[in-house]
Amino acid sequence: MSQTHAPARLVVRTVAVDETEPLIPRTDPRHPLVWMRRDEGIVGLGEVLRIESSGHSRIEDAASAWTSIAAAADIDDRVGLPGTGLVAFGAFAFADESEAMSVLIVPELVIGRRDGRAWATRIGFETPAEVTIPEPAPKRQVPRVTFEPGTLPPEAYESAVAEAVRRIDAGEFEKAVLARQLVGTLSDDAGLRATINRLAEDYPDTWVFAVDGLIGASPETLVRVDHGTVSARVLAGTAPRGAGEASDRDHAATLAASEKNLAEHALAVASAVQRLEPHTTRLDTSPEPFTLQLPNLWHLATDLKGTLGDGSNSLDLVKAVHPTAAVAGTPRKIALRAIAELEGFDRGRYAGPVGWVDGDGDGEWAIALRCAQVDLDGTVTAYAGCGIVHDSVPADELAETDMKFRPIVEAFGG
Ligand SMILES: C=C(O[C@@H]1C=C(C(=O)O)C=C[C@H]1O)C(=O)O
Repeated sequence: MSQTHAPARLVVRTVAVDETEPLIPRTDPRHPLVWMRRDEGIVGLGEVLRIESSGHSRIEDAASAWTSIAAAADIDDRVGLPGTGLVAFGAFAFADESEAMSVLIVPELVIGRRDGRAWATRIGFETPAEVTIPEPAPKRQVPRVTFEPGTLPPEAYESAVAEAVRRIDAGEFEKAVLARQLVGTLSDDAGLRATINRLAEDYPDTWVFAVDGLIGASPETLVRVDHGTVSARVLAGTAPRGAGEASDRDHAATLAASEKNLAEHALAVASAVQRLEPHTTRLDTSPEPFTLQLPNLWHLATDLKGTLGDGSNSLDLVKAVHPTAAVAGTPRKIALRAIAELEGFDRGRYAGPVGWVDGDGDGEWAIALRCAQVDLDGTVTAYAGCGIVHDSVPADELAETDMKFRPIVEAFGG
């Protein structure tokens, strides 16, 4: 693990301001830091501190570095809402073996809005000067990125799904999530703001995020911690939207009654409950999976809500639950081995935790889905995957990845 600065004492000042709307057009077009849902959230500008970690202990290492930085910080927070005070944006690699760095980034300026209130937070090594909130940039067209299949092209993806089904039928494991990539190039002059804006406009009910080039709109809450309470939303089981109202309702009803999807969903819920329960004094799950409507598809969803009993912070819980069966499989270890073997590429931060943590350890983390990693050389790698169980049909799973690619591909003009 490395840090660009010694963990000196950060000085943090949050003040209420009149207005921060619109947030996304005020971010840095090349290095945007964004966490938004339904027009609320935070964006970060500049970078005061970066904590990098990798390997098996990447989440604990980041958590312990963060705890010492937060403990030493001088924080004056006049607003006191989730996302005020000291904040780091974070993105973690999916796999222990990944080449991708995991990061926590502390911006120089955070601006946000929530519950009708707006604020600005200055973070530095000295008492900060007055805050100046950048003006919103004029709206631009989304860039035009042409995507091509990556390492696992469509036919190879179908073969990988068929092989996973064979292994499931041979009793090796119950479920594994297999993903594929699309790769494109972003031109030099194109920034990322229009893409993020498009995601936020088209998918307002998802977590729209941008952290260190990882851009996306995830419907799946990995874990949220707020003053001793914990919540999560487990998704697994997917169906297309119908063309008309009646057919759309039919698709949702079929999904809610589908044994294949219910079985896949139950595995994901069981893994989340099993991992969170030891940290809670109480943990409730919504009684039946409900159908969650998104513009591109239907998901089966279960919400979890609980009370923390052991003082865990959001990063401790991220560590406890990642990777869930919604993005890895069951049993976890065997599924992870099958994924590495059958996908044959590094997932990077796709399907990893993405979100933010504050000075008390509270925070909001999603699973990085419906996303792409934009590298400094302009390479854009998008990812989408599906849970494979014993009755999965390769062509259907391939079609499902196309539905899941839609948000990010369209946001890049593809
Ligand atoms: C793996 C992805 O999505 C996950 C897999 C799902 C499924 O197989 O039904 C549903 C939601 C997500 O938990 C993805 O979007 O890439």
